[in-house]
Amino acid sequence: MGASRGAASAMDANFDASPWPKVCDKFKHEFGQHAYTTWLGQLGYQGVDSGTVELTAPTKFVRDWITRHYAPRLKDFFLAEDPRIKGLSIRLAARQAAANAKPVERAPASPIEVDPSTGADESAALDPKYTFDSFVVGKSNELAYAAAKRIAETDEVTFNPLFLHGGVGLGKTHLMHAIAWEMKRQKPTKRVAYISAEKFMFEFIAALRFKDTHAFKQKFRALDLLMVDDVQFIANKESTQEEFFHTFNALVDNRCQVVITADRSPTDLEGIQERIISRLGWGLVADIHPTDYELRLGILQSKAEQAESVIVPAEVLEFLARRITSNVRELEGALNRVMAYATLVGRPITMDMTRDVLQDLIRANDRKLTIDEIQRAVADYFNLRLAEMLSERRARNIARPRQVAMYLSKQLTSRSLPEIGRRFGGRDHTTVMHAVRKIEDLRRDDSQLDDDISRLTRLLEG
Ligand SMILES: Nc1ncnc2c1ncn2[C@@H]1O[C@H](COP(=O)(O)OP(=O)(O)OP(=O)(O)O)[C@@H](O)[C@H]1O
Repeated sequence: MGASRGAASAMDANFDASPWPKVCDKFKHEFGQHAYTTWLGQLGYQGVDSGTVELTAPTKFVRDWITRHYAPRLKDFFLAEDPRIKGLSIRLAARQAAANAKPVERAPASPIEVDPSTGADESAALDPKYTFDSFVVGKSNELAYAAAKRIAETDEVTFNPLFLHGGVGLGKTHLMHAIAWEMKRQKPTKRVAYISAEKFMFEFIAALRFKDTHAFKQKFRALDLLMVDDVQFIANKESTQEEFFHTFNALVDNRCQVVITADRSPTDLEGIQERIISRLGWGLVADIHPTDYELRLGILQSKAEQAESVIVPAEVLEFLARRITSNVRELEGALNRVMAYATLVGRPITMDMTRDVLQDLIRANDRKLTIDEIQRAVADYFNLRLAEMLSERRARNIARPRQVAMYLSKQLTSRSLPEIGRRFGGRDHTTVMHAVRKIEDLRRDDSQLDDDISRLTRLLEG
């Protein structure tokens, strides 16, 4: 067999009639066109040297995947073409090997390429309000926050990708923008891109239409940090997923950081190819949990402090933190609505005004709490049996908790007075009204009772 390594032309003459097209056909036949395009189609056939088939892969990931999943079958296919084949060698294509050898030297980038698709003034895509400073940290988001900060502050790639997931409006986009702002401040030469998965798809479709996929690929693959928001959007979008996958691999192989967000964990993503899901879970997966009362209050306090023109009383902030539990976006929206209203009518913010302005929101957030839950919580709190509390007995130690439970049912649910009366052993609505007024009055003078009610409210609303 031919001796010298190196150029394909110097390789074994017996292999001049390349087995490659036939091997590719066999691969397609056995694994399908899709697997071919994703994997084998990425390889370059260089020839055969001393019985070893020489192939090149565009990225380390493609190389490792093929080695792990397809190498034995590939060897069989080659052997069927020529029994003298001894083995396969897949190395990185020259450009990629050089990239892996040392960090890529790039011309200093414009400060930030926040959204590669917008071209010019990309900073416009970033919300200046979304910084690390304005992000309030609590138990539910501390891991996500710490991971995001680390990416912005260090040059090492310790986990790749960072996958942030959590329900709507819990701060995923905020953290991504914060990373971008911090990078812009600390490392202005880095190329950073933030893009929604939706925009990634539209860009890709446009590139296909205008036959400009090369430029598209270049744009995304020359980055130091790529952040893709709401990746669940590309579910069932096969060719976008294909392109996303290759972009992702090229960046990770180049030791460039990737940050992804989604509304659920990688394993819960539906309509996303298995190989992408598996890849997304390789780095750090950080879950942003729903907020608790303290975090909600902290966020409201911080937002209220930023508002210069209006003063928001502490009791209003506490009320909102207790009552608007769905997500931070809604919480912020509620505060903004009250502040805007107060500014418009030129009156200071009060509890009554807040309740009035936010009626619909409060009702929507109320849905979860039932009168039954309130009754049980109150009975427990005052060490009573539920049956006792709902009974006809008028002893103070029973009647007062009953009134408290009625009061809380009125405050924390959207049930009407007659409805509440019915649920309290068929009492009349005037009894409920009396209870509500009584407790309102007592709260003003009896600090112990006021405390009990605050504690109960927090218990009930989490
Ligand atoms: N911990 C926090 N501190 C301060 N503001 C927060 C926090 N969490 C969320 N917010 C605010 O809540 C709003 C919604 O957050 P964001 O848009 O980042 O949510 P998201 O998780 O990306 O939601 P979606 O899944 O809908 O895109 C933003 O205005 C953001 O500033």
